[in-house]
Amino acid sequence: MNKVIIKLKKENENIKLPKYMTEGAAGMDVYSNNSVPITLKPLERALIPTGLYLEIPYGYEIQVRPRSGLAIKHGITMLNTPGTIDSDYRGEIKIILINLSNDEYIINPQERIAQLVLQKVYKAEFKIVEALEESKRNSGGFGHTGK
Ligand SMILES: O=c1ccn([C@H]2C[C@H](O)[C@@H](COP(=O)(O)OP(=O)(O)OP(=O)(O)O)O2)c(=O)[nH]1
Repeated sequence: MNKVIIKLKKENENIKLPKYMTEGAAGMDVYSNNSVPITLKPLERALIPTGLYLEIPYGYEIQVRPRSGLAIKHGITMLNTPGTIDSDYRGEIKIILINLSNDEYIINPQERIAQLVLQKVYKAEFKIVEALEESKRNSGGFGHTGK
């Protein structure tokens, strides 16, 4: 197996590194790094800093996904899930959280707010054609087979 090295810079001492990240599997929890608590009112969203910076090798991306516990217990999820961290991005990873509950939620510093998943990126080219090959489904979709 090829060794993949992800360079990591942290401004958040609380970041806990897993031994390794496996492609497609839950890899690493992300912690909030806000200096003061951030209150999210119902339907409010906020960009939460993490103090985490990555240099992902070309040919890979990292997806940011919400945590199910925050979602079921507090209605807190990511607005843009899955977020994409491009391999050429060198800025701080930030998490867009939204409160979909009817109650206020306070995001404290050093809370686990999301998770990172490593993915391979495939390069595909487009080929312009006049017609697409027929299939059993053809244009059927959006529930055309019933409930
Ligand atoms: O949840 C996210 C999503 C993105 N990013 C960072 C990494 C990513 O590489 C960069 C750009 O993300 P995206 O391509 O989703 O943003 P965009 O809205 O298309 O903006 P841009 O024009 O900067 O590409 O922002 C995050 O920190 N968190």
